[in-house]
Amino acid sequence: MNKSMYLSLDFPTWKEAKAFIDRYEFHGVPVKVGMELFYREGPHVIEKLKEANHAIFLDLKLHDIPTTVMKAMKNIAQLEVDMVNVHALGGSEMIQRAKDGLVSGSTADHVTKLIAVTVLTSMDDEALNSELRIPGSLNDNVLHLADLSKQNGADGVVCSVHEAKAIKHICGASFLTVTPGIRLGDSDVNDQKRVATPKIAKESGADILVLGRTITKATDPRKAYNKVSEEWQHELKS
Ligand SMILES: O=C(O)c1cc(=O)[nH]c(=O)n1[C@@H]1O[C@H](COP(=O)(O)O)[C@@H](O)[C@H]1O
Repeated sequence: MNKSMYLSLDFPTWKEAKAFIDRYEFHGVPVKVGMELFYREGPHVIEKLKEANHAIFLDLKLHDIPTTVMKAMKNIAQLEVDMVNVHALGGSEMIQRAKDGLVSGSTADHVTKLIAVTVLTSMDDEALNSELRIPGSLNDNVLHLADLSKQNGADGVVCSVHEAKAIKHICGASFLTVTPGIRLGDSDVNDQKRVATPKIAKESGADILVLGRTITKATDPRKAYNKVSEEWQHELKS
């Protein structure tokens, strides 16, 4: 999978997501569909996006007992999206079973990639240690969860840009690093803690940028998207 940018369609309805795509000419760009849109529209939204030739990352962050996740993934496989995610904190057996579900529910020519969320980019060391009482540095926890995910069949992880290089070092170049929390220098951090610019993302070796409010809440979303793309492409050439 090449380096790419997924536009996060964090909208309450398909009507609003479609209006945004049309208005700012995001036809055919890779998109992420998360809980907000999927829980409202269901698989129908995936069909619509596929008809319009969008590559799709289905961000449902499954986290349940292994059998439940396996059965859910078997159904999700039939949507034939590019990537779907689970929380790595569900553990080794859950990750393995998620992969089993995707493989067994797939057709011969399309297997959806399994991505595991390490530690949410909205969390920092303080939240991990003091609030959740998970010991160790956030960085070590992310690296451990990436390794665990790799060992149990995941194709990549969601992490922040700041952990991407070390993950590649431990898990190998082909193990995907999917990085949300992307911000242009002047954009609002919102509820994110571990953010970075597209330029730093590229330098870190991250494979996939997830672009949310930096684009959707920009005064001119198309201009913001082009700016991210330029920084990302520019760095790609170097
Ligand atoms: O799995 C994700 O996509 C995800 C994981 C994570 O750790 N942090 C994170 O922000 N995300 C998603 O990435 C998007 C980030 O959006 P912005 O903060 O608006 O750029 C949201 O749709 C989040 O649900």
